[in-house]
Amino acid sequence: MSSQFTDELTQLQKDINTQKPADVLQFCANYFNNKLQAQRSQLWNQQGKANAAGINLFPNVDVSNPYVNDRQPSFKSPFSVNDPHSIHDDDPHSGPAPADSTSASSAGGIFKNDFNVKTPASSKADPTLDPNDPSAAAAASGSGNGKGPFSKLSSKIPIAFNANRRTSVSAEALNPDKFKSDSWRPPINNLTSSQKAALSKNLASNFLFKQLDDASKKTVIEALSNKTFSKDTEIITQGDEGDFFYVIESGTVDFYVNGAKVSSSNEGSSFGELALMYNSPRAATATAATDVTCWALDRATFRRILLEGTFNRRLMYEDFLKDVDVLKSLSAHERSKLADALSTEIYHKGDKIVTEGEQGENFYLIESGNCQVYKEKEGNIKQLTKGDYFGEVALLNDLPRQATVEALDTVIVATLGKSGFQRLLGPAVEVLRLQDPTKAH
Ligand SMILES: Nc1ncnc2c1ncn2[C@@H]1O[C@@H]2COP(=O)(O)O[C@H]2[C@H]1O
Ligand SMILES: Nc1ncnc2c1ncn2[C@@H]1O[C@@H]2COP(=O)(O)O[C@H]2[C@H]1O
Repeated sequence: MSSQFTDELTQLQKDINTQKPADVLQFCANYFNNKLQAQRSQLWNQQGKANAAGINLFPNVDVSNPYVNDRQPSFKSPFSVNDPHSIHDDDPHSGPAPADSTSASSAGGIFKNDFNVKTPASSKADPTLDPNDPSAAAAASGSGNGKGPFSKLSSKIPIAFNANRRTSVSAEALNPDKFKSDSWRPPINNLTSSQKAALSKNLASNFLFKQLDDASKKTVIEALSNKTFSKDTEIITQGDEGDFFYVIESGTVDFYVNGAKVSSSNEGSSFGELALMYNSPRAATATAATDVTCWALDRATFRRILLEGTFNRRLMYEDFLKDVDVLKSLSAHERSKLADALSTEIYHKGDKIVTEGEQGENFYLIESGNCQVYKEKEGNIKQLTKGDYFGEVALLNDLPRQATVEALDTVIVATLGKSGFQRLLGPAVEVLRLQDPTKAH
């Protein structure tokens, strides 16, 4: 038996033991499907590089500019011959199949579409399904939408897989105490004082650094090393193990998931945190879109310094956000972005958190406590509690606050400003609109 095969099974066994999925078969399908995606995506990226040198690794496929065309070749079914070079030659130029297509009769079978699944942000999410729950995808397969039993199932697989890996390791991430007794010392890179001053400024607004105390900031800055990447270099490859976390000093980095471009980042932004936080494979490929200079932080320093502060907060929010019904349509990645933008506010009994007629600046999620919603003319309307939200009506419709929300006891809310509301709630905005309490349903 090949060692790769036994390694895969051992890893799968471990993941099943820690995550105890409700639907084991679905979990296994997700597991192997994701592995395969990462491997195929890597091959496709290699082709991108080979292409620059005039070499075509897949002669049956037009690979002139894979990223601009936003497409990958469709490979044969992961459950038929597992040969990375066995590209579909039935229709190599067709690009991604529609997410709800059910071309199960072709060689790609029911999983063919999964290699073309876009990021959750761009797919229209089904708010009735929890993307973190593999069993939700399985349940959907029986929903009988007239397009065949696997249409929803196949579009959910990659989302579910990532989310599950991440929850499995958060227990480790949440336990920085175990780091404290060992002999680890952070690296010191002897930066000049002007470099340190520039870095301090560059990092000031970065979500990871801004909450560190001065001593931790100093340790991180000393540990950073400067790396330069010329245009088109792959800085991170999807599916690889995480080694460094990066902060961009100059230039632009593009991100690709399964070969499709999903976003770009510029100076002051950071990337490469997910694999280090969650001990998971790299979730995206990061490529230098211009010449790029980055500050790189090694994995050990990243985990030891940063997991003790900001990340606990992030993980705390993520745990809470997972249980908020209206956010169920967000992917794990969207939820972590949202978590980074939230801040906590505490109110006491009798405090008016928002006041009818005033201008609205924030959206609120109740972390704990109870609130009363009332209107001057109508009196009490309803009570809200943990996991409920309010303050969306003014932001969605550009109106003054339509009601007053008052704390009935000590209330802790996570707040999101107007710009974050528009930028980070993604598919949840549609759910908020549908549930607008001021509109008749
Ligand atoms: N849509 C995306 N999905 C996953 N990762 C992304 C995305 N956009 C940017 N990234 C970044 O790309 C990085 C790839 O490595 P990591 O998974 O460690 O961390 C990832 C994120 O920092
Ligand atoms: N029937 C209702 N009418 C108006 N606002 C309501 C009602 N029920 C709940 N609310 C919440 O109260 C909030 C007051 O501020 P917003 O108008 O921004 O958003 C409102 C809703 O989130």
